[in-house]
Amino acid sequence: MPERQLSNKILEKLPTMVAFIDEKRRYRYANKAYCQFFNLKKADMLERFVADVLDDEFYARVKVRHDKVFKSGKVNSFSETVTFRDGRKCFLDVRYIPELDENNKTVGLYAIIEDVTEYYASVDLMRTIHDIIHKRGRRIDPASIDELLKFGVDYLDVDIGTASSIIDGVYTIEWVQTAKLDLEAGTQLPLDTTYCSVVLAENELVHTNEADKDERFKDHKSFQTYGLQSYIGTPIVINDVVWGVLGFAKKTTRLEAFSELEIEMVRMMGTAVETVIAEQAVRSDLMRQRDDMALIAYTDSLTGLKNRSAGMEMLEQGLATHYKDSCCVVAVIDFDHFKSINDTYGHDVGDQVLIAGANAMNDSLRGSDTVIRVGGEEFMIILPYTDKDNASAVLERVREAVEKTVVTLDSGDVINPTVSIGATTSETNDDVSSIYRRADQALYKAKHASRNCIVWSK
Ligand SMILES: Nc1nc2c(ncn2[C@@H]2O[C@H](COP(=O)(O)OP(=O)(O)OP(=O)(O)O)[C@@H](O)[C@H]2O)c(=O)[nH]1
Repeated sequence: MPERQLSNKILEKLPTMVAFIDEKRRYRYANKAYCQFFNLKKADMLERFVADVLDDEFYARVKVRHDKVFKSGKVNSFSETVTFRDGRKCFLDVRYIPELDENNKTVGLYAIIEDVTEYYASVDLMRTIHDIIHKRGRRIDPASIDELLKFGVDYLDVDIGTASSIIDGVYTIEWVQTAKLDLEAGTQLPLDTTYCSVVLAENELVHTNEADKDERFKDHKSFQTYGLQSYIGTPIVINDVVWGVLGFAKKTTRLEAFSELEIEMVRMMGTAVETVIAEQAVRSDLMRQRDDMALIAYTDSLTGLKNRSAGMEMLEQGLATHYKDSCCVVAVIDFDHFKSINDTYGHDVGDQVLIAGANAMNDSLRGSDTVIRVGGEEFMIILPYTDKDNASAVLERVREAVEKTVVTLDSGDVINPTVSIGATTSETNDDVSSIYRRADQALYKAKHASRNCIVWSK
């Protein structure tokens, strides 16, 4: 094929719009892509003035550019937005290249135009998806998955969008957006009755616009049950493991099959959902760790009871707020002759006795009362919203519970610990040290009485 013929063929096949305009501003050449874009037949363009082909408003803009190239003899590149009468908007990358004669006079220009609408649309989509997930100043929020689904349902013109987990073969709809189907988050379905099983089988994005004609879908239980004709779904993968599927479906066939752009959009959405879920998992791990650390910081490691910090904080808050207008009782408890238990049987046995005694005390309290290990063999009990009469009965139960505790050693020896208790009721303007001091003074008296008894501060 001669070169001229070949280049002509290539020009006709190019998706890029190419035209040549002479100095009288007439079309001398326009390739197929150019004619198609302006919806004109080639015969209706060639030899016609540009001014007669384009509408007035558009030509007015183009003319300025043309004049510039003809005057300067230099290339002019720019981006242009064209809005058609039907509202369709196109983004064009335009390049005007002058044709110069031997005297460097511009005798025409080549218009080389790229339709970048799809590119701009995808940039726009990326921005929208990014904005939904990373709203400025907002933490990544699982609610943004609802927003993403809603956007997807509208954009794809489908009936339903879901983000579902598939954990141990159980399919659970975690997020759902639909105005047309009766489904809500938390719904569990057999996996083989959802198109997700197709996504899982293929392990990549799948889509169909005619499920009834698609081998992968037509015999599927989901098609037989719900008759969904259009579907697009992509796996959600977290840390290399498939977590679930993001899917969109429509009962009827869509006007057109899913476009490349729509497929890419669903892929991007899948990635966005992965980000949100992964972030959420990291955050709940951190929160769990924080809770665990708080628990450790406030727990006595030997007995599992609240420790001194937790107890004093609780008492302080209680006195400052809810115990203020109602009486509470604080009791300080100390094991009797504990040194001799340690000295006789060793520290480990002493620990065993402390644990058994702590359990006995804890078990004999009401739900509202709290026992705290203040340190060593000293404990405190806070009994809120109570008076001396009621608290006396409870503390007597505590004392007896310890007295009845039996720690039997491997040697056959038996230890029966006892405790002394000093107690006091709260007074107006009490703070932690004043109330604790009174209870401690009462304990001192109990130790100097018979031990294994309760003494109240007056
Ligand atoms: N096994 C064990 N012993 C502890 C712990 N904390 C404190 N002790 C011991 O508890 C004993 C307390 O002794 P003392 O304060 O003399 O009082 P006591 O022997 O109980 O005598 P009274 O309180 O007067 O009845 C000391 O020997 C401490 O070492 C602990 O966590 N484990």
